[in-house]
Amino acid sequence: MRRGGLILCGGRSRRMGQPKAWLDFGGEPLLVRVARRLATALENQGLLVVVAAPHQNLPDLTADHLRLGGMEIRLVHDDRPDRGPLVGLAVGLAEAARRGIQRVYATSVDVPFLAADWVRFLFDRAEEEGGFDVVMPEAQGFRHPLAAVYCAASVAWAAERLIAADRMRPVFLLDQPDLRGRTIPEEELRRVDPALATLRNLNTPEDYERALADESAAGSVERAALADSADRDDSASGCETG
Ligand SMILES: Nc1nc2c(ncn2[C@@H]2O[C@H](COP(=O)(O)OP(=O)(O)OP(=O)(O)O)[C@@H](O)[C@H]2O)c(=O)[nH]1
Repeated sequence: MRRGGLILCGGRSRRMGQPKAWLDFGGEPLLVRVARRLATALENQGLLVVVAAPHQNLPDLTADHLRLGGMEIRLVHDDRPDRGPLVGLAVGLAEAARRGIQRVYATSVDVPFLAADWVRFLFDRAEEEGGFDVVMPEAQGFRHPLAAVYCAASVAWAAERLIAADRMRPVFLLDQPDLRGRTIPEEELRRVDPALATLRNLNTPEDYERALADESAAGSVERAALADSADRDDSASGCETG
């Protein structure tokens, strides 16, 4: 089965006050970080579709530049601007289906802690029991359509139908009679992503600052652990030679 990834990065970033795709995170734009993490979950194979607003200026996303191995990256644009993420999903899923991708993990661009295990877990759940069209996490009292796995062809159609009916909430995809949908409960999600870090999205400058601080604290802990284990290695070799 061919798997793909879909990153939505249109939208207005009104609360953030600057385009989220370009936010610097660990020395690279947030879109690049999220693309890299999603590509890791897909083992750098298949297709990554980025759906932008018309004329949106984005960081360089060529696969060579990102060193994403055999992964293909396609940039497409909303054909109905400013109508929200359901349009981005419809356009991106249709593109994936045209390119022979069966299922897609769809994410927003503002999730710096997206976990590869979460993505793989949802694909696995989608492939159970004859296959599901929609696999959507349900956690912290909400359903999360922008952290979910979709069957590209069937859900692209259903999204168009919802748009035509002016039912613009992606969560409605779960209730379509011709789609096989399932939600994944929080306790199962926490087994692969204990803090639900994948769901941590950045909407405001405060969210961004807190995320940067947490990333930097996590980096310090990691560096301290590495230094500690290097010290222990030194002392161990000291014993051996003594
Ligand atoms: N392609 C596309 N993506 C969208 C659209 N609207 C929102 N998104 C993306 O969907 C995700 C969630 O968007 P929101 O945080 O709800 O909206 P936003 O426009 O980013 O921010 P606000 O203006 O503050 O609401 C983000 O990754 C957005 O980039 C859209 O019309 N088209």
